[in-house]
Amino acid sequence: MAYKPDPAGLKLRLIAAQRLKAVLGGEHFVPLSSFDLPDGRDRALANRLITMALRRHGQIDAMISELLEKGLPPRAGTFEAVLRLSLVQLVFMPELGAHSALFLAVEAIKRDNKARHLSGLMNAVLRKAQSNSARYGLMDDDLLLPETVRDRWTRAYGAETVTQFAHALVDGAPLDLTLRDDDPELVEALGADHLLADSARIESRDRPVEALPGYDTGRFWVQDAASAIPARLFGLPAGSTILDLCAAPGGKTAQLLKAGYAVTALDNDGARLERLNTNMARLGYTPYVVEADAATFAPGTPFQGILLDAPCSATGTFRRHPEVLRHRSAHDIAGRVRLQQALLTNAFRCLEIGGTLIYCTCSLEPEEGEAQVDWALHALPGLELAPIAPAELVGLEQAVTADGLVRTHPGMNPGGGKPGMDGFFVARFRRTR
Ligand SMILES: C[S@@+](CC[C@H](N)C(=O)[O-])C[C@H]1O[C@@H](n2cnc3c(N)ncnc32)[C@H](O)[C@@H]1O
Repeated sequence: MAYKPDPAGLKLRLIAAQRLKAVLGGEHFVPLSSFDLPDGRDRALANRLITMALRRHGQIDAMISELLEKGLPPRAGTFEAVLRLSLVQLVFMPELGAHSALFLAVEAIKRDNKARHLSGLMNAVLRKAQSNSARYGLMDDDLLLPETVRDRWTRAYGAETVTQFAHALVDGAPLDLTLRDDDPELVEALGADHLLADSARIESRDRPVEALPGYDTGRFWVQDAASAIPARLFGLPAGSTILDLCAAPGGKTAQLLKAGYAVTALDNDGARLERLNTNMARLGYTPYVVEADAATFAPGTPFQGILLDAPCSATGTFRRHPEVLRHRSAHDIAGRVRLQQALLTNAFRCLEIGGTLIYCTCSLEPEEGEAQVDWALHALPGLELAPIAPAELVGLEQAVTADGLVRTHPGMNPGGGKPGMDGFFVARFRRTR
């Protein structure tokens, strides 16, 4: 029998479906790399399809419940992932062509032992979706955020701001960088805009980060404008000793080293510390690196400053990781809250009297931010708030609260440009005794 090559575009769809299936099953979304799909254009398209399917998940749920009266078939391999990718293409990426969405979906299903008996169903469902695609394209933005998340954030931020979050989910995130040096020529070569302090933003790019000018020579690192705020707030003299608890992969470590501090970078994850070491080598920085548990680490000499970028729900990163919206339960958040309290307690122990502690999380949950400040002020006598002044955050004064805390969210516009930054919380404390 003559060899029949796979139809063009099928391989990328099969790989995209496997990756989306893993994310639907609870894994963190890691974009496909050149190992997964060597062709750059295929890879870009596959990653776009997966991200769009994750961003539009709530709207696709509504389509699926209308299209499949009996719901999704159970134990059906990649059926759900292929269906979601195809619906997103049909409804939201019409430029790719409806025919290819239908044809490739059916071909992909035929190649999956667990789903091939459903190829007829896939065909029928997508044909029905095609005839409704104009209506589906106008689906309510309220469907974008899961109801529990929308309610929770409406209580914390108000309905208008939460609508901005929904738009930010669809728009995604630009690429923010922190610059190693004051380097206007590099900013221009990158096609970037200056944001706040030493942050710059690339709105759209045509190549991977590693291929951008200045990457190889360590002239910048990738860091969201919000994530770059906490490390700038120490205000200690150069040479001060700073313990960066929970340091990997090192975005904030690099900032602290840039500011001239003597930095100890600690993390309990060896693989992530490897990444930190690689990143620091590229940038030409040399922190003292420790693999240890931040809840029990006991230094010989207390530090003058401590940065606790605590593990959290990471719901503030939903523009780049839309899956966090569905993966984080109230139970998970409660677990992170307890861990953050254990880490805050030990951070206090590791801090010298008169020293500065900065606590931050990339979370939009008040339990992991504002409520932890209340907890720390009660549970750790000798810790007091060192309020952050709006003048310390030029270009983003709106993020400083009346209590001197910093709360950023995706509806804010750093430097007065287009809105969009991660949700972050920052508090600064001083140890008085
Ligand atoms: C939010 S990330 C840190 C990001 C980092 N500060 C940066 O700016 O690149 C949280 C880190 O906490 C680490 N971590 C979690 N639990 C820890 C623990 N008990 N002790 C030390 N590190 C921990 C994780 O391995 C992860 O690298």
